[in-house]
Amino acid sequence: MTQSGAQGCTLLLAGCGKMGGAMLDGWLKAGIASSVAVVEPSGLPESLRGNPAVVLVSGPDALPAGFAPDVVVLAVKPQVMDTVLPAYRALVRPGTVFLSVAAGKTIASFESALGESALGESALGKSALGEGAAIVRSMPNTPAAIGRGMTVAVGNPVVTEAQKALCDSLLRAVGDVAWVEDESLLDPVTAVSGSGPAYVFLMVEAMAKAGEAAGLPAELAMRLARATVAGAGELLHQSPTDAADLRKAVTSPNGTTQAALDVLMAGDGIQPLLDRAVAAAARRSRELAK
Ligand SMILES: NC(=O)C1=CN([C@@H]2O[C@H](COP(=O)(O)OP(=O)(O)OC[C@H]3O[C@@H](n4cnc5c(N)ncnc54)[C@H](O)[C@@H]3O)[C@@H](O)[C@H]2O)C=CC1
Ligand SMILES: O=C(O)[C@@H]1CCC=N1
Repeated sequence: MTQSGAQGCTLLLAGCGKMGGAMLDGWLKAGIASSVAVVEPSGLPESLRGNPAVVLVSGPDALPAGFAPDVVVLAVKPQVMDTVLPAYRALVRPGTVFLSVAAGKTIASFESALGESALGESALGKSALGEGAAIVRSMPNTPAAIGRGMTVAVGNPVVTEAQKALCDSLLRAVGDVAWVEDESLLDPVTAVSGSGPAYVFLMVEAMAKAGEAAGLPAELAMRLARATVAGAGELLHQSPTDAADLRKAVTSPNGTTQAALDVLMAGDGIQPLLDRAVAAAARRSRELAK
């Protein structure tokens, strides 16, 4: 895990809710970012209060003197992003990259909302400002809170190699990262890995309910479902074997697993359901762009 690019960087986090908070937790656990300002109307989460590296500010116009963020992480809901962004225009400068985690919001929408800062143009001149805001659109997921996130990212042409490396090291500090060139992939990415943890948690809930229906006490059923999904996930994580072969290794010919899989895989099995679920999420991601 390479963290050197982000070690000691200054961060401004807009929105410290479930996703922004999960990433910030991960960065603080990884010892990344020397100084973090947080804009969060609900205040800092309990876990961050009293942390000397973190300061709560009322907005991007209320940063501590001399605080020039290397990275502005945009982690508010897509529905409020357009009203939130104008206040951040003054932070557009060559040294700052904007890293969005919002579902659906396109790079073009950030370019349009952030534009170029008046301060940047007068203080640095147009050529120093470059072509506008450096923007990375990314889609992480909440396992980032324990360093096991999966993020896919794409940058606009203004993003420098150093800024890409900085964002990469931040995202890598909380899990795995894949960079893509084609921004349209972010919609299906959101549908698979961004929303995906919820599908797995739903599976745990359903397995526990099925265990109860089969006669297990509720608490034991949930404990078994939770431990089984966590253990299977860890095995997938640590093993080079692909998922289908790991499945086959559990399945004794004519055994118990075979009996269950005959039900789960009857006809086209659960594939059409997942196809529809992922397509619906990708469609919603595209709608959120509007
Ligand atoms: N929750 C998840 O699993 C994932 C969420 N995302 C994205 O992360 C973003 C945030 O989502 P969640 O954390 O789930 O929602 P959330 O509602 O938990 O967090 C959003 C936070 O933004 C704060 N906020 C509202 N107005 C603000 C303003 N003007 N300035 C600063 N903060 C403000 C809210 O108080 C709230 O704490 C969304 O754009 C979502 O698409 C991306 C990947 C996964
Ligand atoms: O449900 C959502 O819209 C967000 C984006 C991916 C996960 N949560």
